[in-house]
Amino acid sequence: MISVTEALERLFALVDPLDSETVPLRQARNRVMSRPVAAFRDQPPFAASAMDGYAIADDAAPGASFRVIGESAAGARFQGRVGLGEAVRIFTGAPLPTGADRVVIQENAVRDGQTVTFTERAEPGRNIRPSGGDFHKDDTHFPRRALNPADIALLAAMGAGAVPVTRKPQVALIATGDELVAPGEAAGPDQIFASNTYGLAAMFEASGCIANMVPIARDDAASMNGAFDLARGADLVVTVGGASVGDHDLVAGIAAQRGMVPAFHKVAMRPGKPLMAGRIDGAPMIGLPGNPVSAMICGILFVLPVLRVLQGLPAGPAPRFNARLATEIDANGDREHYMRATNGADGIQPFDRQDSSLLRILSDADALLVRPPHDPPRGIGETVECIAIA
Ligand SMILES: Nc1nc2c(c(=O)[nH]1)N[C@H]1C(S)=C(S)[C@@H](COP(=O)(O)OP(=O)(O)OC[C@H]3O[C@@H](n4cnc5c(N)ncnc54)[C@H](O)[C@@H]3O)O[C@H]1N2
Ligand code: MOO
Repeated sequence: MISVTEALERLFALVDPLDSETVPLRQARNRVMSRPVAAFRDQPPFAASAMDGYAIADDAAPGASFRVIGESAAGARFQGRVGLGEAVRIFTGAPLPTGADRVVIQENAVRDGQTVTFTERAEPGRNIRPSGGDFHKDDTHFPRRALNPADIALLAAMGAGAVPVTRKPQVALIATGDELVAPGEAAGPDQIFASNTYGLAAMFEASGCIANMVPIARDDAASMNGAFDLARGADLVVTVGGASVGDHDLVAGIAAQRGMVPAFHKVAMRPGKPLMAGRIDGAPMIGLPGNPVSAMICGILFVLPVLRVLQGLPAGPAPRFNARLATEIDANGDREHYMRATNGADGIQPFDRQDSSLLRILSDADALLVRPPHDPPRGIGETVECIAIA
């Protein structure tokens, strides 16, 4: 059995970034930029007032009176020049008039007709946003993450009406098993509701992909081949279940008959041991184990990093953080163990029950405590590595 790190490396070797497309800015949230975008102009494009008040050209000595010669509003600048002893009424965001070098806020001004006096001095530059103070023309933006609302605001400020992004990965999801019935449908006595593909589709869509759940494949060759046929054209094929060694675990065999080039089968981890991967029908394929928690954890640890690479982001494992143990834990066995846990004020607390069928415990968890193979017993307060999963 290979390690989790080795499995991830082999997966990354199966995938290349997808091609690029241009989308309107309004559709760019959560997308990944495929190349930098340059600012169309400086921001602000002119020196601007940061406050509502008066723009002046010299010291606002308390008691000295200034003659108000005009107004500069956002979108409509004062056209003249401000000289000594003169003031221009100005508003936040308005262009600073020629000649002015400071703005006194109106709370420090006393207006009387066309005359204004000030109650506090203002040094040069006060309350002025310099031209290009946010960014300059031709400065670029190219974050290596899915675009967040702040990125969208910045791109808008730069003048980008459209954004070059990597095409959304299309993921085909194949659930396998005679026992499965879709939630909402009538279930027979020996059936269970399919959950894995629903959770995984939500996970993949949250990370910027299009998930296509093909009809559930039954545990026979014809049905599975039909599902693989429907998955053709996807950028990634993900199967769930049928990955283990039982008589009804057919995925590896059918995939092999279809000419899958295998990358690995079985990883030294818990849960998730029967994980498999390769290339099939021209696309990378990941075969997830059927136990619901195994499928979801393998989705986090393996599929999400692959989806990042497809979107043009750097290859790397799920990020980890350090936490202190809130409880004692026993020695680990020879497989890397990903334990459902909660991370609270007292530290990280794994759940007592870790069976890979228990979805409620996955839902209650906000972290995975990562136990390396052969990790010795650990005590309260020791530092351990974790992965956030909320
Ligand atoms: N003799 C052995 N038995 C098992 C081994 C082993 O090494 N030797 N590995 C165990 C481990 S670990 C796992 S994980 C499971 C994985 O098996 P499969 O990938 O073949 O999954 P299935 O047998 O099809 O299903 C397992 C379990 O999960 C339920 N399931 C499957 N698909 C879904 C779905 N889409 N939604 C909800 N639940 C699903 C299925 O009903 C089973 O209960 O094998 C162990 N066995
Ligand atoms: O992958 Mo199995 O998960 O250890 O239940």
